[in-house]
Amino acid sequence: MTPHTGPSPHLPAGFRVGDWELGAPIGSGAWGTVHEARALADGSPFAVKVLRTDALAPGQRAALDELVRREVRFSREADHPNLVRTHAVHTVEAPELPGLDGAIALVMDRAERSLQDVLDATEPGRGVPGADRVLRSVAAGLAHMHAAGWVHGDLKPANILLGAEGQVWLADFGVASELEGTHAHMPPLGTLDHLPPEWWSQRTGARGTVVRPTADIWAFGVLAHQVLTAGLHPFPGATARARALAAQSYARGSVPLRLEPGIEEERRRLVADCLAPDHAARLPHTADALRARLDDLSAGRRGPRRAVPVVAAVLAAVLATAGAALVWGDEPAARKDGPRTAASATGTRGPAQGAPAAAGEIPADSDVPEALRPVIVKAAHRCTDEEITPALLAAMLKAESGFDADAARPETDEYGIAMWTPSVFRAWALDGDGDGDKDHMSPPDAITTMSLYVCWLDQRFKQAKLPKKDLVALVVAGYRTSDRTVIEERGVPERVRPHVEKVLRYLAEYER
Ligand SMILES: Nc1ncnc2c1ncn2[C@@H]1O[C@H](COP(=O)(O)OP(=O)(O)OP(=O)(O)O)[C@@H](O)[C@H]1O
Repeated sequence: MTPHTGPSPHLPAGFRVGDWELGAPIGSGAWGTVHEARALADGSPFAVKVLRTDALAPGQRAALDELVRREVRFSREADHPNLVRTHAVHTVEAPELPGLDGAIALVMDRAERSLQDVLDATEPGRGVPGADRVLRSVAAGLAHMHAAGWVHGDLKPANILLGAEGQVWLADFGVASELEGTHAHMPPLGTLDHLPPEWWSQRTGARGTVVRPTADIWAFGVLAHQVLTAGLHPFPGATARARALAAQSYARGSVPLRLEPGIEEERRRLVADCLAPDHAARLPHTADALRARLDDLSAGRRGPRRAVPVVAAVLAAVLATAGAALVWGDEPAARKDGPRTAASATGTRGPAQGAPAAAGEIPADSDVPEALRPVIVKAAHRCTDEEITPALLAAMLKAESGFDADAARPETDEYGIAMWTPSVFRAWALDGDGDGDKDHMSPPDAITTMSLYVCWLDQRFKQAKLPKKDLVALVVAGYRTSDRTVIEERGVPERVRPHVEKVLRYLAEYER
């Protein structure tokens, strides 16, 4: 939606907005004009973005209000040196200036230029000066946003601002969306050149399009390629639409990824990881993991970090089983030491009849259906975090559905052996049985995806420094609620306590 056409009137230099005085306009975007500004108190530099509200259709006014609400709320919640800060919001009072009276003014940190300006001024084919530092800063800002539960949704060079003292700020949070569990909703804005391929096959619902942090990771991959080549897009095409079609052909497997050969190998690999063809394959490459890799590259440390790709190992193994093409598949699937590895190495069967079950394994005389055991064992062993064991998955499945593949709870929109809500399943789905389809009613698909999801929850809770001794209970609670709910409550939410206790009882029986 483009709210205005034609040149916008500007507020005059010297105009006061709260405790700030405006200077010359810096530039204009779809929603308004950005001005230089100074604090009246000490003359320190700021920028003020003036968003016109006149001549907006009611729907556009609502969209603008929502944009401002997000921008301000985000700025309040996610304070970080790599995120531009909105210091104040004012309503412009200028009855003598029709078109600007009632406009909304956002007072922000002042940048010198945008990353797009730098790309435009650099000869294509070479990295922009300080490329690594810029990328590290962007990854750090993004990691902070994601950890705070937000998706940026419009990451591109024009939205990276560079300050006079070398600051690198992510900006333009008008489209930023708050995560609800695994995904967020954003209005259908975004920029064609940086949208992930899966975006094109999604329908826009009443609340907008579903976005996940992995959409930002794709955009980061495009941006990193641009920064490392001074502006070249990783997909060929003379127009943004042609490039988007090329990205979709690549994601369908019709054409390989062809990155600029001039990019140094480790950085090419990092870009390729970000441009993994689908959400699930991109999942291991979190913004924080990318930041750490960029730190290593800048410090001259090469090769994959051992500690980072835990979920990568999960996905590498699971997707390799399913025959999926993985851009990042050269990472060996890490395994836990000890008896669990031995069990999986012997064809993922449970322990021999009569032998005591190893810790976390499913005992031979348990009520877990024979046919499900290899699936559960294999799925659990994909996760390298020690809390996620076959016994835990079995206990969860028993509590969720009583191992009934056709279980259904339509009133809460939960179906199948792992009681997936179909829309949430789609955000994580893995093809556990390798039949080319990801189906929440297929036990191998549902259980493999459950293992991936609880593995991720476990890591989220560790990152959030929740007590280690409670992790199993918290993961079970997270599966019934969301990572965010559990982190906010820093414990098992009261409403799911009976369910969690039931799972822990079953688990204790399997581990007896
Ligand atoms: N805080 C800031 N400090 C300095 N310049 C800024 C700041 N914020 C934006 N700008 C510059 O002002 C101009 C207009 O920015 P604005 O965010 O309104 O639009 P845009 O990002 O170019 O486009 P759109 O918002 O329509 O996608 C751009 O050149 C941008 O680089």
